[in-house]
Amino acid sequence: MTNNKIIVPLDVPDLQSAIVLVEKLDEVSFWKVGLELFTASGPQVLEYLKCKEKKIFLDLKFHDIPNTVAGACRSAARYGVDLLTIHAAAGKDALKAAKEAATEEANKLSLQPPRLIAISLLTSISSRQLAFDLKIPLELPEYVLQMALMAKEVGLNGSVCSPQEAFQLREVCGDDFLLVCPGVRPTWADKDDQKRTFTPAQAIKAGANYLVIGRPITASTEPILAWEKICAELITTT
Ligand SMILES: O=C(O)c1cc(=O)[nH]c(=O)n1[C@@H]1O[C@H](COP(=O)(O)O)[C@@H](O)[C@H]1O
Repeated sequence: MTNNKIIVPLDVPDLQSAIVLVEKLDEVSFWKVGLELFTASGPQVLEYLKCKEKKIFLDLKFHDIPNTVAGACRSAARYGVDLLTIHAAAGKDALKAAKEAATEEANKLSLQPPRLIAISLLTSISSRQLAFDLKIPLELPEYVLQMALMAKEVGLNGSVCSPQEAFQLREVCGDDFLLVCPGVRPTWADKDDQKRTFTPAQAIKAGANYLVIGRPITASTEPILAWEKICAELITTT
């Protein structure tokens, strides 16, 4: 069963484990490479996924000064990945510099520029943590909206948000703004460290373009079955 709206993260410790998962879940067309695997394998995993004709979300969550994130985005653009992340909290100048650098480098190499999306607020953060740990004096939905609007203003392609904020962001930011939602949990799955969750069907109904779903599939004893169950739920409920 296929579903091109689900991105599965390769949150595994090495290239060999990634290969095992990709071979097992043959139906998955969009994979995410994050900090754990990229730190271990470097670009080798990207080459492997390209050979398999998979789409790639390179989730390195850049968060640094403008000059540094620009350099990182220039390097990432050379891999010809589909999606790339930066933290909105790096600020407007950093987002702008990142976008310009990624686009310029990809154009120079005649590659499609990666769609650069800003993390609004990690889905592992609750309203309480936002207020008491991060000391942000805004309601959580308002903070997420402001981060997304800042990303949109400087020309980023979209935002990573929890599905709980997707409806509001879709209304305000418009149909062209990409909404990528982790924090997605079927009713039968554990929430793990995710704080702001919706089910896959709720997330799609709220306006998400892509759902990032990891452990409910990858940590399952039957990953193929879990994948198929989620795909079937989406077909029957959306
Ligand atoms: O950028 C992300 O993909 C991301 C942002 C965010 O706010 N929350 C979040 O969980 N993620 C990623 O989405 C994936 C979620 O995995 P599971 O919680 O296993 O479904 C992980 O790879 C996280 O790194």
